[in-house]
Amino acid sequence: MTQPVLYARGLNKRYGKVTALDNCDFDLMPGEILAVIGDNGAGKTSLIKVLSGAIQPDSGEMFLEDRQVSFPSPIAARQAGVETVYQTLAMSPALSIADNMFMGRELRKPGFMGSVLRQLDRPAMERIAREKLSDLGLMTIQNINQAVETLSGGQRQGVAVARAAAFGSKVIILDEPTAALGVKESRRVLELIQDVRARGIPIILISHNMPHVFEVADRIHVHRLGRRLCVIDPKDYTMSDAVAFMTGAKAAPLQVDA
Ligand SMILES: Nc1ncnc2c1ncn2[C@@H]1O[C@H](COP(=O)(O)OP(=O)(O)OP(=O)(O)O)[C@@H](O)[C@H]1O
Repeated sequence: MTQPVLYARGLNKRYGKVTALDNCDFDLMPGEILAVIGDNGAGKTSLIKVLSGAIQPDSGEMFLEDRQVSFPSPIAARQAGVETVYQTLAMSPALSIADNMFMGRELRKPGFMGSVLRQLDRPAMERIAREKLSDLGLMTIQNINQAVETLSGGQRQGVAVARAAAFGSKVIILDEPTAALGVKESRRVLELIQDVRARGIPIILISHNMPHVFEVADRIHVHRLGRRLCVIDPKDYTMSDAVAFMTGAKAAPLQVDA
């Protein structure tokens, strides 16, 4: 049987009296786009924050490629291969595309000094950034030295996703990637997400946009009251079914493993 790439069992997280995660399980299978949906306050953000090392669970276990892991920080998660693209994108607008793609992973020229003092290897960073963008069909962006602030919202999202996909990631988490975009730009980003899946990188997609979720997701994790209520195949259910499960208006299908 195929093993999940990333999975968690019994995650709990409380903020004072509020229970954000309540014995929550999670499974991401190889090469899939798994959407996580749920009503406001259901605990989706808390779940991805735990998976990406932004917060620590009070209890529960997490496994990456079958090895138990705990991520004390987002950097630790990233080093282990779990990349997160937040809605805010965490980019430096005044810096170039190439600089943003290599932020925290700068290449330096060989030399005797400590690595931070060595000169940046700009030609190598620019060449690799160009290759990575072009790999994902993003070469409508003409100039790799263009400041990120000059890009459209969709192009910025593209650079952020390409950056996440470029450096040996095992899992990419996308937090509302189309929320701030127009119709055309959303379309391009949805195509990009599918391109990333085609490269074998599984994606966790958090989105309130049901048409987008139903268009690209292979499976949908329905989250309610801090836990996984069920996992559905979008081919077997309608968007109204999913919303009804999410809100509790309709009983979710009974599942042994969800
Ligand atoms: N830092 C915090 N301090 C206190 N309570 C919090 C904190 N973060 C989240 N919560 C609470 O935990 C619960 C789950 O929140 P979370 O943001 O994970 O849900 P969500 O499904 O992502 O919601 P939304 O769709 O509105 O973003 C909510 O009741 C929220 O108010």
